Amino acid sequence: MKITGLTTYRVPPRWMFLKIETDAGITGWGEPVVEGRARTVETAVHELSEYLVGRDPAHINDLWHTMYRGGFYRGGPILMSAIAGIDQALWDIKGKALGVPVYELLGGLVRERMKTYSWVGGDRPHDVVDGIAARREAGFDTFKMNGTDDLGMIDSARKIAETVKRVAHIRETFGDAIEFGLDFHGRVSTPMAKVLLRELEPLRPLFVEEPVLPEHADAYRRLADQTSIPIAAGERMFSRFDFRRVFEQGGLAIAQPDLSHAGGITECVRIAAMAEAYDIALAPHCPLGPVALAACLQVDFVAHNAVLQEQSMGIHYNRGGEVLDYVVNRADFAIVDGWIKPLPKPGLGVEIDEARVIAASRDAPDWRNPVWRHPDGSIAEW
Ligand SMILES: O=C(O)C(=O)C[C@@H](O)[C@H](O)CO
Ligand SMILES: [Mg+2]
Repeated sequence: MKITGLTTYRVPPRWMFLKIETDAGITGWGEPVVEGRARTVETAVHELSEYLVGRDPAHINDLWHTMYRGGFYRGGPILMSAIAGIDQALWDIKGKALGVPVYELLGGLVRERMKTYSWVGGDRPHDVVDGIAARREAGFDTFKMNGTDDLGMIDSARKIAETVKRVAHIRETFGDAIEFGLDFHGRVSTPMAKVLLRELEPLRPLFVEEPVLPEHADAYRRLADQTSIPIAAGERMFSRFDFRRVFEQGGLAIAQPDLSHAGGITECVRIAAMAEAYDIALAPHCPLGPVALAACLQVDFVAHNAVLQEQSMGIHYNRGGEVLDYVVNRADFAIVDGWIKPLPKPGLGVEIDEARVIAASRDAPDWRNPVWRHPDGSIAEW
């Protein structure tokens, strides 16, 4: 079998799908995208296609190393997201050619179902209690929200109190009937993270995500030494080499690689195994579309340390498009009481509605995250 072509489709809300075609008529789908930089990743995918067209798609490992090592420069969000989406599509082709889901090619199931969580609130966390109540109606009992609004490097007791009060209200309302992670989203400096973790400790969040910017990952160890709240991160780490540095310095309790940013299934399976060796749980990051989610689930069902899966149904970013808008097999993605079953179909297990994708790509968005500024006019972390 030979790869004959790669086609990219940028679609609402902010995703990109990749179709890899072969001379055997088997097509594989991937989701290479960095949110807000879809066009950049699109260019990278088509540059990398020079290594792929004419090659046998079954040679995933050699193609992965050729894409990663062949161009001298490596790593980072753009190249690793391009490789990720291509890798997903290659695994999709291999599974379809052999008539089995990818998890069978990776040694088979380690669990019968996977726990998922639902986002509530928005960029600036608000109405989180109403959001939780609404999503509990859908059967979820585990949630994630932004932990803070924008925050200064050294901010006021009042701003800290706002966060603590919001989280306390959640616990007062729902008690221990629910769990929730707080995503600090890199908005919080190390000094403020120390203050917030101390104040939030009694409210027992399930985890705090990106407590500081990934550039300050060396602080995770110090922060973990002062709190029992599990620290989670990984959406802005792009290879096993990025994760190794963080694993070795300590402090991380939950690794959150993104299957569309960290080199795809081939790389994230390696990251999962590395994490397990450090007694670190796996909770793949996935605020994206159905192909990314399917790729996450293929890893979740073969990784012993997978504990929680993000999915973007109802997330505040999904304006103009939802996770299941582009799939034919919606029922396979059924989430019952927060749990999802393995995707049984060959390959990634997602059947893409190509006509819908093509139609949606004609009005391709150019989503950008907002640029926030502090009251003094300086740039604030979004
Ligand atoms: O889902 C998460 O945990 C996020 O932090 C969302 C963030 O990754 C946005 O997708 C960036 O545009
Ligand atoms: Mg996050």
